[in-house]
Amino acid sequence: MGFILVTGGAGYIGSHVVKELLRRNYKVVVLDNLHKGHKKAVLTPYFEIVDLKKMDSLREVFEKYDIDAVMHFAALSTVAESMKEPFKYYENNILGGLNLLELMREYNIKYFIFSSTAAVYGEPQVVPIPEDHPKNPTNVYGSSKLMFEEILSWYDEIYKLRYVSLRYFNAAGADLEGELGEDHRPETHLIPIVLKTALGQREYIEIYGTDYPTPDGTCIRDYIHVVDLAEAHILALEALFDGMRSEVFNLGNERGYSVREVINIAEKVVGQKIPIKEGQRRLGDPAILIASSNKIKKVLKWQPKFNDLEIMISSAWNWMKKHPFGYSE
Ligand SMILES: NC(=O)c1ccc[n+]([C@@H]2O[C@H](COP(=O)([O-])OP(=O)(O)OC[C@H]3O[C@@H](n4cnc5c(N)ncnc54)[C@H](O)[C@@H]3O)[C@@H](O)[C@H]2O)c1
Ligand SMILES: O=c1ccn([C@@H]2O[C@H](COP(=O)(O)OP(=O)(O)O[C@H]3O[C@H](CO)[C@H](O)[C@H](O)[C@H]3O)[C@@H](O)[C@H]2O)c(=O)[nH]1
Repeated sequence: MGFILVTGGAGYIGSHVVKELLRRNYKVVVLDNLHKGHKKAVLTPYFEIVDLKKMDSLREVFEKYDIDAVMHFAALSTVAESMKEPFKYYENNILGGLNLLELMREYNIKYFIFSSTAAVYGEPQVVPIPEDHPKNPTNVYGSSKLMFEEILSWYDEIYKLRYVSLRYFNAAGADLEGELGEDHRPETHLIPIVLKTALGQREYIEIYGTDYPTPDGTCIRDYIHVVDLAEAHILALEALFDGMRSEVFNLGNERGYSVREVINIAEKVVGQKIPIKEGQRRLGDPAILIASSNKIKKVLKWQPKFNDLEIMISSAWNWMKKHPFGYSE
C-alpha cells in the first residue's frame, strides 16, 4: 500500500483526518504551504511544505512518494475575503486543485476526496438541503468549490478519476484526546470566537443579525464534529478503493442551532456568562442552513457519534483551555 497524500493537512480539518488515517495504519504524506496551517498540527513525519500553485515543486512530491489516493483540503475559505479578492480565491482553489488533478493523471492516481461546502447551495429553497438542491452560491468561495466539483466530474468522465465530494456544513469541535484543535488566523468561526470571549481574549461576541426569519432572530446552522467528519473521509476513501463510483455527499447532523443557542450552550460548557453585542447582519449569510445527510448514512453507513452540540463545544473548550494561544505557544 502506498501513501495517502493529504493537502492542507496542517489545517484544522485536515490535521484531524490525518490523525484518524494514522490510527488506522495508513501511510500519510501531508502537503501544506503553511499559509494558514501549523507545523505542530502535522502528526505524520512525512511533511512537504509546498504550494499547490507551484507545479514544479508539486511534481517533486509526486516523484518522491508512491501515492495511492489524494485527500484535498487545501483551500482558501473565508467568505468575506473571497468577495474582496476573487482572483486569489479562483487561483488558489481552482488552479491549485487543477495542478493536483493533472499530476494525478500523469502519475495514474485514481482516487480523490474533495472538501466541498454547504456554500455551493446559496440561499436554500428547502431545508434540510438534499444534494440535488439547486446550486446558486452567493459568494466567490462557494463558487470556486462548485466550479471545482464540475471539473472533477469531467476528470471522471475523461480519465476515470473516482472522487467523493463531501459538502461539509459547519465543522466544529476538536480532537477528543486534546492533541489537535482549531486555530484559524484571523478566526472568523462562531464557536472559537465565543470561546475566546470566555477566555477574556475578546470583549464580547458580536451576533451578526438579530432580525432573521428564525424563532430567535439569529441565523441557524448545522454543526458537525470534526471527528465525525474524519470518519466520513475514511469511509469515502475505502468505498472508492472497493470500487464505488464517484459520489457527492452532504455532511451535517440534520439539526440546526441558532447563534443564540450556540452561545447558551457554550455558557453552560464554560460555566460563565459570555458577553454579547447585537450587531448588523454579515453580508451573504443565509438565515438557515441544515443538511440532509440521508445519502451518506445510506450509501456509506456513516453514523455520527458526537452530534450533540455540547460535546462539540466541550472538546473545543478543552483544547482551547490548554492552548489559549493555539499552536503558537
Ligand atoms: N471549517 C469549516 O467549517 C468548513 C466547512 C466547509 C468546507 N470547508 C473546507 O474544508 C477544507 C479545510 O478547512 P479548514 O477549516 O481545515 O481550513 P484551514 O485553513 O484550517 O486548512 C486549510 C489548509 O490548506 C493550506 N493551504 C491553502 N492553500 C494552499 C495552497 N495553495 N498550497 C498548499 N496548502 C494550502 C493552508 O495553509 C491550511 O493549512 C477547506 O477546503 C474548506 O474550504 C471547511
Ligand atoms: O463573530 C461571529 C461569527 C459568526 N457569527 C454567525 O454564526 C454563524 C456561523 O458562522 P461561521 O462563520 O462560524 O460559519 P458559516 O456558517 O459562515 O460557514 C460558511 O463558511 C464556512 C467556511 O468558513 C464553511 O464553508 C461553511 O460551509 C459556510 O457555510 C453565522 O450565522 C454567522 O453570522 C456571528 O454571529 N458572530
